[in-house]
Amino acid sequence: MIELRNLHKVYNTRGKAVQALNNVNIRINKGEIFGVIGLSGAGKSSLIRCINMLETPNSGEVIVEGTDLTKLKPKALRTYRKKIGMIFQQFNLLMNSTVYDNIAFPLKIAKVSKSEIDRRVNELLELVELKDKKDSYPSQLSGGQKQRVGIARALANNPDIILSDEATSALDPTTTESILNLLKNINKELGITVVLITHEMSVIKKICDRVAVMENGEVVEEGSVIQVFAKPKTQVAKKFLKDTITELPKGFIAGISSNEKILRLFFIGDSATEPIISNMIKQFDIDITILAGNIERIQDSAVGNLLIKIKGSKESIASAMGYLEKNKLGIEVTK
Ligand SMILES: Nc1ncnc2c1ncn2[C@@H]1O[C@H](COP(=O)(O)OP(=O)(O)OP(=O)(O)O)[C@@H](O)[C@H]1O
Repeated sequence: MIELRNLHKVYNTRGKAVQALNNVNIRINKGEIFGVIGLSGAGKSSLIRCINMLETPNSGEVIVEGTDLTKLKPKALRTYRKKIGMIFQQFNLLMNSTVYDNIAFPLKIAKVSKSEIDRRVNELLELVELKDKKDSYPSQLSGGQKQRVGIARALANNPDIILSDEATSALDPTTTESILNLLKNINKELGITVVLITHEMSVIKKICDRVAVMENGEVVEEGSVIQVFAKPKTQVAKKFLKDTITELPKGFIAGISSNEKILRLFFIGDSATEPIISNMIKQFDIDITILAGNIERIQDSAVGNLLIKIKGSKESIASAMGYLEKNKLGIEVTK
């Protein structure tokens, strides 16, 4: 488990202080894929780089499997870092070394024997499906292949954790998909915890179990991916979900009369597919107009939101809303 407690990070450049992390608290469970999303400058890189202490926080604790990394001496930290592999947006490969030597590099640093290096590199080449490229140089590879080398290198020392710093941001959608599938496989098959940062909700949606949304150095929202997708609380989360959240045209609300209400309903799981709305109309003396809506499948759940206009007496509307809540639908009254 990774636990970040009261993490603060301030950069001082030319007399100007920038607060990149402001009291960040996050728990990441062993074996999960945890995503951090935020706009540019939100503090994602600073956060992920504090997990392996590439950045030293000004205060707070970085606890990995019970050890506070901020308290370790440099030598102990170097040893500990072997448990944490990292992959990068720009791959960070050694351009003058072959694929084989790039993957072997961390093993050489760790003074692993030549025969063991050979065994491990070949095993990793197989895992990332690059056996036929072992003598190629990075310049001879596609972006996706380079990232596969990056992943193999990150796995070389058998880490417990992989940190992924925008690993798919430089890749096209199809290659992104294959790299995300590879990360998911590594997580499942090898039980490796994956922490990834991204500015793309599609990445979070595809492979993450839980997500933290960052803004101005703070975690403003955190939860299971399905929860956050189904009912985002903050404006910034809603912004990332703009393709899934349907908005009303400007000025629409002004035309609503006193016996009408606009509701946004949030669905998770089976409730998305059950005939709750039609049952509600049958049971209560109300009229419903569906204004907009969206339902999609995230991992194995149906998740959606629906904007409706509900018309009736105050009492009927209240009873209908009670019925919706009883059926586990999230409700937000749109003002
Ligand atoms: N080495 C540094 N020196 C000074 N300021 C920095 C440094 N690194 C980051 N910052 C500042 O800290 C804030 C958070 O940056 P960070 O890179 O962590 O955000 P981010 O969410 O990863 O952004 P992006 O998506 O653009 O990479 C920004 O205001 C940034 O300018």
